[in-house]
This record gives sequence, C-alpha cells and structure tokens, in this order.
Amino acid sequence: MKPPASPPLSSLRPGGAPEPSDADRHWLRAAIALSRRCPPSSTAFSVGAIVVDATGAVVAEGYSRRDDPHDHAEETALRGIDAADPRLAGATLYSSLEPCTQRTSRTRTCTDLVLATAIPRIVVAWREPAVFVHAQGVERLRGAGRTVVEVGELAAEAREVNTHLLA
Ligand SMILES: Nc1c(N[C@@H]2O[C@H](COP(=O)(O)O)[C@@H](O)[C@H]2O)[nH]c(=O)[nH]c1=O
Repeated sequence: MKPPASPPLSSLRPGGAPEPSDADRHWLRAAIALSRRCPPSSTAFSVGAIVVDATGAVVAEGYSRRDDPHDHAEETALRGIDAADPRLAGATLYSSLEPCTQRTSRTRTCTDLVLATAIPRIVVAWREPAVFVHAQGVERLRGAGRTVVEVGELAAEAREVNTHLLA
C-alpha cells in the first residue's frame, strides 16, 4: 500500500492571522510531539517548540531539558540560530506552552529570548498553570507588539505529557 502523501510545502506556510490556520495546527501538533521527547521531570513542564519560516520550512526546533536539565524548549530551539537571522522576521514560533516570563534556573526567560529576535508571531497550545512560577508570556509578548495565537483545541494534547505535575 502507498504511504499517505505528505502535504505540499505551500500548505504548511504558517498563517499570518490572529486566527489559527490548518498549517498552524499542523506545526503546533509537531511541537507537541517534540514535548514527548523531553527527559521526564517532577519539577518542570515538558514543552516542545518549532520555528517555521514564511515558506513553511523548519528553521529550528527543541524541547525541554534537551541539552541540559535546565533547558527550556524555546531556548533550545533559539540556541541554534542567530537572533538576527533574516528568516526570523517572517517566522512563527510554535510552542506547546506559552514562553516563560519567570525562571529560577537562568536569568533570561524564553519571552526575553523571543523578544531578542524579530519573530512576529507566536502560536501556543496552553498557558502555563501557576504550579512553579507565575507565567505571563502571552501578555508580555502581546504587550511588546507580537501576535500571539492560542489554539485551545490542542491544549489537552499539550497538557497530557504533564498530567503528573497537575493536581
Ligand atoms: N519547561 C519549560 C517551561 N516551564 C517552566 O518554567 C518554570 C521556570 O523554569 P526554571 O526556573 O528554569 O525551572 C518551570 O516551572 C518550568 O516548568 N517554560 C517554558 O517557557 N519553556 C519550557 O520548555
């Protein structure tokens, strides 16, 4: 039997709108799939992140604790690219959880790291519950003029890998 055909690259171009597109759902599901690769933790969430450029090509990806026990997903994804890379000006960052605004382990939060780039649009599945820190990534990014799209229909999928942290 023939394997299912991959969607053409043109259909994987991130949307530019405040509403999620089918391509946005595709990439956010891919970020959630990355979150399942996180080394397990009882003190931090498992998160996946992917940066996709305006043509629908993956620029970078990462997940929590990938290279070090304190790593966050967005941090690992952005570590591999120059913050001034021109592709970022038309890119969308997909993260299974909103980027953090408070950390105990490192000084630069994921929201700071995103704001140090020109990434104009961030798509998230889930806001961080106040289990470890009080996160305000969605508000901070919007306040800085970035478009933030929340895809509530994928929140349960993003939470699933983290259910052991939630009462
Ligand atoms: N893992 C993770 C986040 N999650 C949370 O940020 C909180 C503070 O981080 P830390 O002080 O470094 O432990 C911690 O509760 C962790 O679960 N946030 C993110 O933006 N991306 C990530 O990949």
